[in-house]
Amino acid sequence: MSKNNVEQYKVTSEPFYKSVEDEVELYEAAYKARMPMMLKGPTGCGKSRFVEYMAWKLQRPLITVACNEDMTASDLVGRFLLDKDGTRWQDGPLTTAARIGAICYLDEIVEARQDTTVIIHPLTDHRRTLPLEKKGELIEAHEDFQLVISYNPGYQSLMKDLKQSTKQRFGALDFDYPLEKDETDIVAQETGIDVETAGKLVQIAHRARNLKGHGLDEGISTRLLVYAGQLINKGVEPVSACIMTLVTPLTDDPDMRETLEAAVNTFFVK
Ligand SMILES: Nc1ncnc2c1ncn2[C@@H]1O[C@H](COP(=O)(O)OP(=O)(O)OP(=O)(O)O)[C@@H](O)[C@H]1O
Repeated sequence: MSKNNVEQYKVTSEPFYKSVEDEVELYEAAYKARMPMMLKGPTGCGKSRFVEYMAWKLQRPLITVACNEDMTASDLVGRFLLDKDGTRWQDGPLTTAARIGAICYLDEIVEARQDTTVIIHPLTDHRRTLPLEKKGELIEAHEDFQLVISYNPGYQSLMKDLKQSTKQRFGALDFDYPLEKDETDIVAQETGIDVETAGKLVQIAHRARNLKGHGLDEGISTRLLVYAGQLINKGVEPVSACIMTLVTPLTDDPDMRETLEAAVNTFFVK
């Protein structure tokens, strides 16, 4: 594997990550044991940013795969391609990660079909191997390889959940939206708006998060607060910025929109 191939997956500059508890130390210990990790928490609460930060801190390349229901095992492992010289094998992202000793982050693994999910099993126990069945090759994972998956417990139904035999191959860390002060600092830092305005955005999010399960499937994520802050920083009038990022993406229900708009109007006036 060429050096360049490894270099292209390195996180070159320190990502901004504000730790909320002792997750950095716990993850470091898990990495030392090469323990597969599951990050649980709602969308947009900082899981991907955390993995990027840890990859940077541990100086490991990072390969991220956004999983979806159409994804097949070949999308992860690799496939034969046809070109003018005949057939040629191309490694998938999981295979590349296992070969080069990267951290492989499978985002929203639960979206993938179960026949796709099971291919990670031999990589996540003492075997640390990956069979490339179509190619007839068995890869032994590089000693620095680690598998990380994310999982949003809110979305799961009986039809879509990880099997216990998959879940019980991972250590897990719970993530949630950061505490008010931390989230305010994150929004201010990420967007360049002042702390007072960032604080108002966070207050709006708190009101919306109370509506989860009472008409809203998910609360307003930290990611959406960052979007709102970015627009405000670009000079967009705050009420319009909030409607565009904190209300419209979340729901189509007119009553719920009105409730959210009322929350926005409590903190910002047009
Ligand atoms: N602790 C944190 N430190 C710094 N930034 C954060 C933190 N938590 C959230 N953010 C901000 O929130 C944004 C969304 O976080 P991220 O992309 O990590 O979400 P996620 O939990 O991985 O979501 P998904 O499950 O949808 O992929 C980040 O781009 C970053 O701006």
